[in-house]
Amino acid sequence: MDTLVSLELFGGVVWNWVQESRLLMTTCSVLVALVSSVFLFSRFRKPLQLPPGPKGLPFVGNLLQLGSLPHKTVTELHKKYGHLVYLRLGSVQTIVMDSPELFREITREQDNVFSSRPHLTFTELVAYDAHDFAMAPYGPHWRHVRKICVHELLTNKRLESTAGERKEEWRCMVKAILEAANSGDVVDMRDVFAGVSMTVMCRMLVGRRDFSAREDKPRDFKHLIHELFRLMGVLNLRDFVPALGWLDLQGFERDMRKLRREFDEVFDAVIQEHRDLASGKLPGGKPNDFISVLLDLPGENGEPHLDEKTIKALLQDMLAGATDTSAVTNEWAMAEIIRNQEIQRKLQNELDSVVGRDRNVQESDLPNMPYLMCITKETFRLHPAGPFGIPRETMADTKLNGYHVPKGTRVLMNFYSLGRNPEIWADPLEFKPERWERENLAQVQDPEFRIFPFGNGRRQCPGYILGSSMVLSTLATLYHGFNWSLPPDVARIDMDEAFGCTLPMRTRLRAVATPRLPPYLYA
Ligand code: HEM
Repeated sequence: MDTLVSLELFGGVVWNWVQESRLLMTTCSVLVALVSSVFLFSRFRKPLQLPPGPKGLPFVGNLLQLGSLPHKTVTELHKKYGHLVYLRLGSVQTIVMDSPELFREITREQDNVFSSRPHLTFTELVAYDAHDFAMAPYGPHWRHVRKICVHELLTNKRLESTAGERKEEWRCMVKAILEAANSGDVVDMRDVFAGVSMTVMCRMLVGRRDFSAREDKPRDFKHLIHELFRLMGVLNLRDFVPALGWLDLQGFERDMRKLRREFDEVFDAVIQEHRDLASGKLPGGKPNDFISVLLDLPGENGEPHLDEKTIKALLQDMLAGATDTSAVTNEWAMAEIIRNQEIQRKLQNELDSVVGRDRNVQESDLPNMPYLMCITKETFRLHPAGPFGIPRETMADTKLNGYHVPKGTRVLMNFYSLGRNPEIWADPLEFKPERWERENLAQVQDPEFRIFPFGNGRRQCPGYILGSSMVLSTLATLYHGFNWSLPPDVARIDMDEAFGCTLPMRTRLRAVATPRLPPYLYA
């Protein structure tokens, strides 16, 4: 009996084992079949095709091929690979484009995919860790603070109410130039343009001409802005080869930290001062400027609406957005006009017929000056303020021109190459304001996307009305008030660019001014 039971038990065990083995075998076979089909599928499936571009080196990709003037290198690449070029910059997949159709596609049809910004070391260390909105990724924070700036600083109503302040600044500029002219001095135009754009913005933001006027040691704020643009435009190794980032071989991170400390000192002082003015601790009453508006926004449960980091980040955005961009544009415009005295003559004829010679230029004259608008559009075409704008990043996988563009791809719009594209422009390298004469001159933006000075779509420049007015008014004031020529020691203007986030002239423009209005208009 015992033997029978044992045999039965043994038989059961063997049976179970056979059953389990079968299950195991079946599972194994299914797994093997699955793995091999995935393998075969990936082996023979057509890979998703990325846009064309040059082959890169291991590890660094195409980074070293960009050279010291990347806008020129990439413009050459467009000639070889077409309007959409793929680059691998270290570990960063990047696409660059230079055609109106592609600009339209990414800022109109696919704006929802192409509207974020990459996270750069600059964003973290200088731009207050994306508490601003120019460098912030697409999302609720960006939407919220952009709305505040547009509604509180950049509305038509606010711009109209501050027109008088801007007019005063243009008068100050004219006075300083007249002094130089009277003493036979050559005028450094870069200083003039940087100075006037800075004082105009300071008055709108902090209610006076200089950020640090009340500090014991007033600092050179123009230098901070200049440094900001330099560091925004550098190719920082950590952004492309993160494994080497900690070494800070180029010293950029050290400079970024220093710059942030300097901005902090200035901004902290000016915010504290505004608090003291509002509370009566300092005499003078509460100013009616952008900082006061930001400090006054009502928050919840007695908390401030915006924290200090965000307020500082927004001040930095507004300053950076407005100053270098308009100053660089004005310097190029003037260089082109000085090279061609016929353009100067036509512009001054227009000024004389619209403004006359018995009063000064006003912002309200600008819509009546089509030739001035032609000059400005032509400057944006040939000398865009920034060669690649502000980089964008894709928020999802997508297709462009039939090519695969993965999520997280860096997107550069090559404004420089767009403006020199011979498929669009006759004599692309010649500065000819007349080419715009038959176009719609009501605004600087081009509805056909052939120039793209302020971007487009959700991330379009929010300061384009103010920015256009700063460029047009400065040029109108300078050419209404003076004739301009080259200094005797300058035979020709160096028209080469220095690469950066903006694209300034490599050599500062210097010029000689000769007054052309009755003396009382310079008072
Ligand atoms: C001639 C003057 C100016 C030029 C050429 C210019 C150009 C640009 C360009 C090309 C962009 C990138 C747009 C894009 O990604 O599609 C931009 C963005 C921006 N600009 Fe301007 N700009 C000028 C004046 C101003 C002014 C006056 C302000 C503010 C007072 C300003 C503030 C900004 C800000 C905050 C952004 C980032 C917008 C965002 O990411 O949502 N800009 N600008």
